[in-house]
Amino acid sequence: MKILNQEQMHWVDQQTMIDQRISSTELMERAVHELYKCIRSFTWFDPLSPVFVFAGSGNNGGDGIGLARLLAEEGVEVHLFYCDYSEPSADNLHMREHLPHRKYLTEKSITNPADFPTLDRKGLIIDALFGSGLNRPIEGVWRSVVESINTQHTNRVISIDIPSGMHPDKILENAVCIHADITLTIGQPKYSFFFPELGDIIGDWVVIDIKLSEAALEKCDTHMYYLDAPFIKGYGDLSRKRFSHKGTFGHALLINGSYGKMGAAILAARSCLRSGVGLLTCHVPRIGYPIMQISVPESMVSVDQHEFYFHTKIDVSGYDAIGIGSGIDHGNGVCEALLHVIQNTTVPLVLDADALNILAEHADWLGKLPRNSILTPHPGEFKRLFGSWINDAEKLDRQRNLSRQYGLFIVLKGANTSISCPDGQIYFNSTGNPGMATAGSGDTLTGIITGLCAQNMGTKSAVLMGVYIHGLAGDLAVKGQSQLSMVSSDITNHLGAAFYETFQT
Ligand SMILES: NC(=O)C1=CN([C@@H]2O[C@H](COP(=O)(O)OP(=O)(O)OC[C@H]3O[C@@H](n4cnc5c(N)ncnc54)[C@H](OP(=O)(O)O)[C@@H]3O)[C@@H](O)[C@H]2O)[C@@H](O)CC1
Ligand SMILES: [K+]
Repeated sequence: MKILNQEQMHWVDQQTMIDQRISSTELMERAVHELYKCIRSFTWFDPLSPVFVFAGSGNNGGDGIGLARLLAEEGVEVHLFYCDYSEPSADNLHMREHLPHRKYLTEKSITNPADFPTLDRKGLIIDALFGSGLNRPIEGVWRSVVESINTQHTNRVISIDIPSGMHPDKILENAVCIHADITLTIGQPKYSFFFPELGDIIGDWVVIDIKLSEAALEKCDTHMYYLDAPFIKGYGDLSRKRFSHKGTFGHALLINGSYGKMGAAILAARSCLRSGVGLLTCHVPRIGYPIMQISVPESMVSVDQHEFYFHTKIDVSGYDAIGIGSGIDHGNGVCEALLHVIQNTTVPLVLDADALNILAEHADWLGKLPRNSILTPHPGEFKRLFGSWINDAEKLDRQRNLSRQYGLFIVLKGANTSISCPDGQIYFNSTGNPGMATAGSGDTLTGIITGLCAQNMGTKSAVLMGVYIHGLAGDLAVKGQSQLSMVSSDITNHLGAAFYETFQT
C-alpha cells in the first residue's frame, strides 16, 4: 500500500470524487459509515456507555459529527462538543444540519477552556478536532481542549484519521497532540505513523477503506510503502515445480556463533532452512562442530581453525548468499576474517549484530560491500554505524540516503521495521508484535533473509518477504499465549504456517 503525503492525499480525495462522480458530502458519508462499522465491530464497545465527540470546524470535524449522528440514531447516548476554530466547512455544516432530534444527543459549543465538560461517567471520546488539514501547532483554547482530553484516563480515546495536533508528514517540535488509544485512519496510513517517537500518541491504528480511486492512487508518485499482505503476495512465486531439486533453491553460507553464543548460530540456521533454502553450510568455531551437527542435522558444517570464534580467512566461493554476524563476537582476527569475506564475494551479504559493530569501526568498508548487501541493525547498531539523529524523520531520510549512496538494503528493526532500498524506496512492515523483542529474534531474521536470498528470487523480494514473514511468524506464534512468554524459537516454529498463510504453498 502506498503512503502518500498531505498534498497527495488531498489530490486523491478530489480525484475520487471526479472518477466516481460523487460529491464531497457523499465521500464523507462513505467515510462516516466505514468509521461507524469499525467502531461497532470492537468487542469492547458498549452501546450503553456515553460517547463524547469533540468536533472541529473542518472536514475532520464533519466526520465526527456524522459519526455522532449514526451512533445517536442507534440509541447511543452522544454528547457533541463543537470546537469552532474557523467558519465550518461546507460538509461540516451539512453534517450539523442532518443531526437527528433525539433526546440522547446533546450539543454544546466550546469557546474557552472553562467550557470543557466534566466527563464524570466512563465512556468513549471521539477526537475529530483536526485531521490531515492541520498545518501548524495547536494553540490557545484548542490546545487547552487537547490537554484536557489527555487527562481523561478512564475514557478510551479514538482519533479520527490522525490524532489531533499531529502532522501527517513531519514532526512538529513541542506540538501538543491528542494521545489516542486507537487511530482510525482514512484511506492510507500517514507517514508520521512510522516515527517511533510518536508511537505512544497514535496508539493502535486501523486503515479505514473508503474505496479511493485506484486510478488516482496509481498515478501518485511515492517512494514510501506499507508492506501489507496484498502487497507481499504479489511479490514472489514460491510454488515448487515437480522436477525441482535441492540445487534449484540455492546454497547459503552462515558464519555465526562463538564460545557461549552457539545458540545464535542454531537459531539462524534453523530459520534459514525453514525459509526454503536448498543447501546450507554453517561455518562455526571448533567448539561449535558437535553442537551444530546435533542441533541442526540438515546443515553441513565448516569448521574454523580457531577453537572459540570466527578467525580463518575461508573460501566463500560457490554460495548464493552469505549471512554473517550472529554471535561471532569481537576477538582478535575477526575483523580481518570478515574483511576477507567482504572482498571475496559478489553475492549479497546479510550483515547482523557483531558484523555491524565491526563495520561501525571501519566506516570505509561500507563502500567495499558487495552491491545489494543487507544490513539489519536495531536502532542502537544503526546509531553506532551512522551516528545519532535529531528526530525520526531525519533518521529515515538518512537511512534512505545511505541505501542509495552505498547500494545497500538497510533493515532498521523495530515496530514497523523500515527497509530502505538502493533504488530509494522505503517500506514499513505491517507484521510483528512486541513479543518479538526477545533474545535471538534478530538471528532468526538473518537466517530467513539469507535463505530467501539464496533462492535467486531477487534481493529486494527476498528482503521484503523475509521481514514480512518473520513478523507474521511472530504474530502466529503469539496467538493464544502471552507476548511476554515468547522466545525466538517460536518464530522459527511458525515459519511454515506464515509462508503457507501468505503464499498458500
Ligand atoms: N476531503 C475529503 O473528501 C474527505 C476528508 N475527510 C476528512 O477530512 C479531513 C481533512 O479535512 P480538512 O482538509 O478540512 O482539514 P481539517 O484537519 O479537518 O481542518 C483543518 C482546518 O483547520 C485549519 N487549521 C489547520 N491547522 C490549524 C491549527 N493548528 N489551529 C487552527 N486551525 C488550523 C486550516 O485552515 P487555515 O486556518 O489554515 O485556513 C484547515 O482548513 C481528513 O482528516 C478526514 O478526516 C474524510 O471525510 C474523507 C473525505
Ligand atoms: K483527529
